[in-house]
Amino acid sequence: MGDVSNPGAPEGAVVRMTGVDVVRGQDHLLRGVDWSVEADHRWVVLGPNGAGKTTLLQLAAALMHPTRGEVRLLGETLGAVDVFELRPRIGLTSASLAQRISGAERTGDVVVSAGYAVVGRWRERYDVHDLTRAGLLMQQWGVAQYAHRPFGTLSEGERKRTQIARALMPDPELLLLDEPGAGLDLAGREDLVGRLTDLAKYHYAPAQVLVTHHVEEIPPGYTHALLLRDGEVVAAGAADDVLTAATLSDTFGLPLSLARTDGRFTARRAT
Ligand SMILES: Nc1ncnc2c1ncn2[C@@H]1O[C@H](COP(=O)(O)OP(=O)(O)OP(=O)(O)O)[C@@H](O)[C@H]1O
Repeated sequence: MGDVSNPGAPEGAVVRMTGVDVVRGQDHLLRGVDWSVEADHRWVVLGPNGAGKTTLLQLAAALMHPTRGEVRLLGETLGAVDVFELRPRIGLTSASLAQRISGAERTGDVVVSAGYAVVGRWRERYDVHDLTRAGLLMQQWGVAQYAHRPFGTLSEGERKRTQIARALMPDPELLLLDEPGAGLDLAGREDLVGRLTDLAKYHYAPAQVLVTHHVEEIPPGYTHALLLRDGEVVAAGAADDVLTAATLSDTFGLPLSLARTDGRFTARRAT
């Protein structure tokens, strides 16, 4: 059933993982993962280093296949679909993608070239619609003034916002953000959380999945949370149910206290 509260939402889950294992050698990177993301969901995925968060996102981005189990993305089953047709429907930001962007690339070209699934604009021509959309996205993400600057001259926060504008360029049905707050100073983090909060509220925005280590980076309005530890799901479901001191302590392996003010979380070691 489509969500009646979101008439733009497609029928069915955007992501559906059933009994998913990812195994490399003797190591289980993910084990027995069941997860379902609907079009109007905004998920945060939390877990310590090495928990399997990036692996989970790589499956959701159609960049990896499961060893066992089933992954359905946008109504298609991985293994039975041409991933090159699926990937343009999914926006992804990650440190490894950012490393592939040349520092010499014009920031405006970094954004507009996403519509053509390339990094950089060489050999490509763009139509007025694409250039207009890229300009609007760059305004929304506060990087329009850097359109002519080389990407490598931007600050970390400006680069992060440029990557999100790029990920949104093809109007994806699913937006995956792998640690967008990493490396940002306090002002940069707060700016990013504010913009992600606005995006989360936007009725026609894609389904969103945000990976982070820090509860402070969860935008208010995120609806669901998945906690991972050692490749296994500790808890998954409505954010209000899942984000508790007990589940976070279990996930991170130390006693934590959790506070929530105006929709924002803070966590610290319990005394
Ligand atoms: N090809 C591989 N072969 C064996 N182990 C791997 C491989 N790729 C990743 N791993 C391991 O899988 C585990 C999960 O990695 P992953 O990057 O998904 O974790 P993560 O939760 O994103 O970690 P971080 O928070 O540090 O980014 C890690 O222990 C990593 O070393």
